[in-house]
Amino acid sequence: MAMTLRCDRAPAWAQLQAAFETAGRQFDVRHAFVDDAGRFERFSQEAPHVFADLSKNLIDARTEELLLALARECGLEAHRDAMFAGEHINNTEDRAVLHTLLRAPADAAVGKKVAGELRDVHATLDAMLAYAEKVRADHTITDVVNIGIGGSDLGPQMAVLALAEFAAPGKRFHFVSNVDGHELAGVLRDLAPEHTLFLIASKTFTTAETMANALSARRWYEQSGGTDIAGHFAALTTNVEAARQFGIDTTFGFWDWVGGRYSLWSAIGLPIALAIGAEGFRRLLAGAHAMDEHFRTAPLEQNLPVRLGLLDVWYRNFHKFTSRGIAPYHSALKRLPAYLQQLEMESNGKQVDASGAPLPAGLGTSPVLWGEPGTNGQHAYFQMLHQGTDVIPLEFVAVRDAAHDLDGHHPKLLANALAQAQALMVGKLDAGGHKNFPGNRPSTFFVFEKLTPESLGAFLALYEHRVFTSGALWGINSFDQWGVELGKVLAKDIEPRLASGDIMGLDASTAGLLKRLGTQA
Ligand SMILES: O=P(O)(O)OC[C@H]1O[C@](O)(CO)[C@@H](O)[C@@H]1O
Repeated sequence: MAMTLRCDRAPAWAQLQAAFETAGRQFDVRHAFVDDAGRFERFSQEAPHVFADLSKNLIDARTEELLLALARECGLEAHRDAMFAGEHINNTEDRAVLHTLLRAPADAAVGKKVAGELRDVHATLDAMLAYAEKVRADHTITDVVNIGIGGSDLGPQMAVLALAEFAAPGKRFHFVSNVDGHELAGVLRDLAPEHTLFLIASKTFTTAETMANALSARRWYEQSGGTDIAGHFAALTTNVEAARQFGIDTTFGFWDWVGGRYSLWSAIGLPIALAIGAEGFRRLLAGAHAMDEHFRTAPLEQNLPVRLGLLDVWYRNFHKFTSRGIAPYHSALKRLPAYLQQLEMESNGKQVDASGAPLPAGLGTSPVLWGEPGTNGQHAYFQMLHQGTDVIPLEFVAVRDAAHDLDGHHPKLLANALAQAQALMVGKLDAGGHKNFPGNRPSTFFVFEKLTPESLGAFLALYEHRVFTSGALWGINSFDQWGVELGKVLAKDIEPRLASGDIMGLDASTAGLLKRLGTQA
């Protein structure tokens, strides 16, 4: 199996370090634009359904050349090809990583090793989409409740909201993820069992939050007079047997080679298909597939996910930036930052390499990803982005054509996006003291012509491959998530103590808090 050479061991790493010391640290993007009339063209990139302007970033042609050399030395291309070929690059779980197969056309020329999987993908997709159309035509179902968490919630939730313009009227979508009963109770309050379809979405069908919510939903359904579990519950899972034991016969399966945070393209995407229909869902897949092909075949110099992933390495490991903001200038993309947060931070928030050896001090991995739609962020935290002491690269996502006809709004929105990126870069140094802006603050600007299933699909695949690229250079396994386990185990231990008051063996802080929160308090 092709694993990468950790990037700090590759020859180009030392050259990048030297380049950072001589030019990188002091780099001023304003001067770079003066020196290079072709900078915008050089640092912008057309990719399927997405245009990206990288020219306001703290990078020059020499640095990008070295980063590309680094990628080649580390074996990025072989690692990418190993993923597409179905090799077990998720080595700690001994699994292939084949979410790209979920969006490959039925007649795609995939390797022999995964041809059988591609047939299964399309058989399941066809069945799921047929079911989606049946439910869409059933006007007695007015409410769809997706019960799932993490990747079984964030993707469908984000995409249903993003593509609301493409949804047929007549159905409301609810997403319940938190074990906090306020969330489920708040949704159930307005529902009638005969008009509700529950989707229990869980790759493993063991996740504590989802199981607690699913049990409560079933109890509510029965107590409210519902008698047709088969007609009102469906499961989206790799664990069909557990769903059966729960009493659900309508199941749409997927496979262990689909990571939770990469699963919206699988049966987990059923809420999306219910909202935008079979054709809309296929358009989403087609957009992602177009980006997959770009990632798989474009030369690294013109490969947008690769260029972004390399910039991420440059920022994280040389500039030592610890965070990145994302500002979608489209309110339908409200949940995009939360979705990307799981994608990037669960994938690349690692401190050991793929062999389990600790990464050396200074080789930082995933930054903190966060964000809110513009223009709201401008009136909240942008102050810190413009004048704070830390430099935080920001990513703008703007859509040329609005999906509404309210006069004057869209130009105002786009003008704000452009102005903020401009202000971050150019700054203002002549006003004195509190009114000065240092400028030279980096940003990337993404443009879609329109927010469509294709452009959303392409953008999400772009991000997946960008995360793949930085993870591959760091030599980590981007496809496991052991870091979520310890808290789950400890919660199981603590739960009964809340009732019993038993603090034996607990640290003093946890014991003190348990006394306050427990029913014995
Ligand atoms: O779909 P499942 O198995 O319920 O898991 C939900 C989420 O929980 C995690 O395993 C983290 O605990 C995520 O990776 C996953 O998306």
